Amino acid sequence: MKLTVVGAGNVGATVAECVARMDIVQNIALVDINEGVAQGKALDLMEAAPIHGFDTVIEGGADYAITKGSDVTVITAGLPRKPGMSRDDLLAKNAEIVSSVTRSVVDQSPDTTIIVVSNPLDVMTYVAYMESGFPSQRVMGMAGILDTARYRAFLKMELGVSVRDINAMLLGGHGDSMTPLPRFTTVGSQPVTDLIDEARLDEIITRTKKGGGEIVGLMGTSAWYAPGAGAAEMVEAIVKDSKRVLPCAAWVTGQYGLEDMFIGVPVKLGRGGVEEIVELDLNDKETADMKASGEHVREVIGAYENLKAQA
Ligand SMILES: NC(=O)c1ccc[n+]([C@@H]2O[C@H](COP(=O)([O-])OP(=O)(O)OC[C@H]3O[C@@H](n4cnc5c(N)ncnc54)[C@H](O)[C@@H]3O)[C@@H](O)[C@H]2O)c1
Ligand SMILES: O=C(O)C[C@H](O)C(=O)O
Repeated sequence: MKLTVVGAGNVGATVAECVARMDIVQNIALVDINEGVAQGKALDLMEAAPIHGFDTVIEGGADYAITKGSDVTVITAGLPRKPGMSRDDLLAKNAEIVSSVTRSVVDQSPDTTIIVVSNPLDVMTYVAYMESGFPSQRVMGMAGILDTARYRAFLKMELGVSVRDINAMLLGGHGDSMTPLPRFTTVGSQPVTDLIDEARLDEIITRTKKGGGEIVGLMGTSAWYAPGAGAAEMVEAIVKDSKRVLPCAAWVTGQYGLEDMFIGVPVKLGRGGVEEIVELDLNDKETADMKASGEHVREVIGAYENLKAQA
């Protein structure tokens, strides 16, 4: 199996490192317009292999020829936001970048499965889908795993239990309109709502929704360890055909009352990509939150379509 990671910046290099350390693919191609950075990070990773004990071969460069025949491709190319910006402020520049890299990826690897990470996530996944002409099962976005991981990390900090025993699900777009689901959150099989009172749980959910911005405020740029690990978890599920059920941005065709967009939903991930969208039985409040999130994604798709029409 072969993985391509486009964008050798903070997130891209972390995805490559996480997947290399899993030792689940024979080759990783790391591509960036900055050729030296791609080559240097690939070489640095190869030099880490004897310490970590992986046999994956990592090659870096700017020429898409090195990506030929990839089974899975992670797109992280694009600008990260700075303090004071929203993810949607990245739309114009990142849409240009994601469109062009998608075309280059598809030229070399017509059978690849694409995982988009670039922001604004749900709409960049839409851009990659439109540019690739791929079936929707082979295009998806990474955000729900990150948002759920943040929620689980904050619950661990609150309750002092292992993250391994915290199960959670979160739906919706990757932004302040995301929809964490306390009703579907358990800690060692106990409902979280029995362990944390409503007011405190609301604070944890608000922190989760603003989790990306919290890191941007601290560092002046956005997160990479948890996002990189999130994308690597999706690569692993596809490469191993493990049928994990994970929250990912997937193309909806009426599920949750939404259609013709990518938005965060639970999906079964395997060698076929998004093999199934899992439909949870939401209550009225959860359904309304999901609808509002879908409306926001639709607005940003509209802004993208306007930009395209003006170009
Ligand atoms: N989905 C998520 O949950 C999530 C999480 C974190 C970051 N992100 C997004 O991921 C993107 C990357 O973030 P980062 O922190 O790695 O940024 P970064 O600046 O560290 O890396 C981006 C890389 O993209 C490269 N690049 C730019 N244009 C390119 C092109 N046309 N072809 C190939 N490479 C190109 C740059 O040279 C740079 O190395 C941002 O858009 C960020 O908002 C998304
Ligand atoms: O917050 C950002 O801009 C990056 C990413 O979407 C995140 O949630 O960390």
